[in-house]
Amino acid sequence: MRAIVFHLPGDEAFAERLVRTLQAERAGLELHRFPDGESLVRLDADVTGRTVVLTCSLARPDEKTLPLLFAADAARDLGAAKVLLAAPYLAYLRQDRRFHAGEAVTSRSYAALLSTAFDALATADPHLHRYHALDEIYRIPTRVVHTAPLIARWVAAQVERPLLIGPDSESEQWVAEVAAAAGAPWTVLQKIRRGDRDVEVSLPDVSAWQDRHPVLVDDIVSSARTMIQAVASVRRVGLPAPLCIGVHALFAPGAYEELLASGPARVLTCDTVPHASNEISVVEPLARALEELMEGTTS
Ligand SMILES: O=P(O)(O)OC[C@H]1O[C@@H](O)[C@H](O)[C@@H]1O
Repeated sequence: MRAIVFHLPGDEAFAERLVRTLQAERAGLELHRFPDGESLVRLDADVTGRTVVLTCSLARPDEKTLPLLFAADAARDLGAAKVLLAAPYLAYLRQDRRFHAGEAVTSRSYAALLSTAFDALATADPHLHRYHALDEIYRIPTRVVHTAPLIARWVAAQVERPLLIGPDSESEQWVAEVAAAAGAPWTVLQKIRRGDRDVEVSLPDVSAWQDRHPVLVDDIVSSARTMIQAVASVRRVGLPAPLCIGVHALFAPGAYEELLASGPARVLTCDTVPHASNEISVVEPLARALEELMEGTTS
């Protein structure tokens, strides 16, 4: 029997493409907010004995997570055989340790919450910094889509003589992989973060690459401070205006406009978070990841 896909508000376009790729059935999930702020969730299809896929990009997770958990619980309660989560962007991975006394390690708490509600999870490039794999915190089967080959294909087709640049040492894992797949050189900037929106970066010697087109690659663009500083630092050493590629277009209010105003040649992202800059799609590999999970989790 075909899987049945529900999505949260805002994820219509992604859900539509996912349904087509999976050849699944699409059904409506009604979400109503009561005047007191509570949510009513209603699944608009018979899920008895079916594999249910809930798709939700988890940017702005605090407003989405409770309705998502309610929907998963309702599906189970209504007799779904399995309930899978397709979260092209997975939230709460950056707080991967207690940076200051008394802080919650929200990556762990969030993983525990989702692990109780879903049978399996598929996502794209989770922000794994101090963790090496999702199964260090998730207790359900997970599949991860790597966007590096998709980005590399785009860069190889669209940019002549690219030089891949990561804005900080954390980004090395993506940049090195994209560069290897695109057959291009790469380097990373040194970054010092003093606060949420206070970031300083500096570029190592790039004199050997003055004839190349710089392409900045990072996983998350949130306040865009990191990207903006990286654009400035690339321009300072006399390289042409860089192309900025982010995987997850989180973009805090005003951040996209500020990044565009900082003088990049272009800004583009993957479609893991719906945004005007989406250009590279993860739908195909995410659908394949879900199929693997369905084979592994359905009886
Ligand atoms: O500078 P903003 O856009 O706020 O944050 C994004 C950066 O913060 C890091 O965790 C990400 O990997 C990225 O480098």
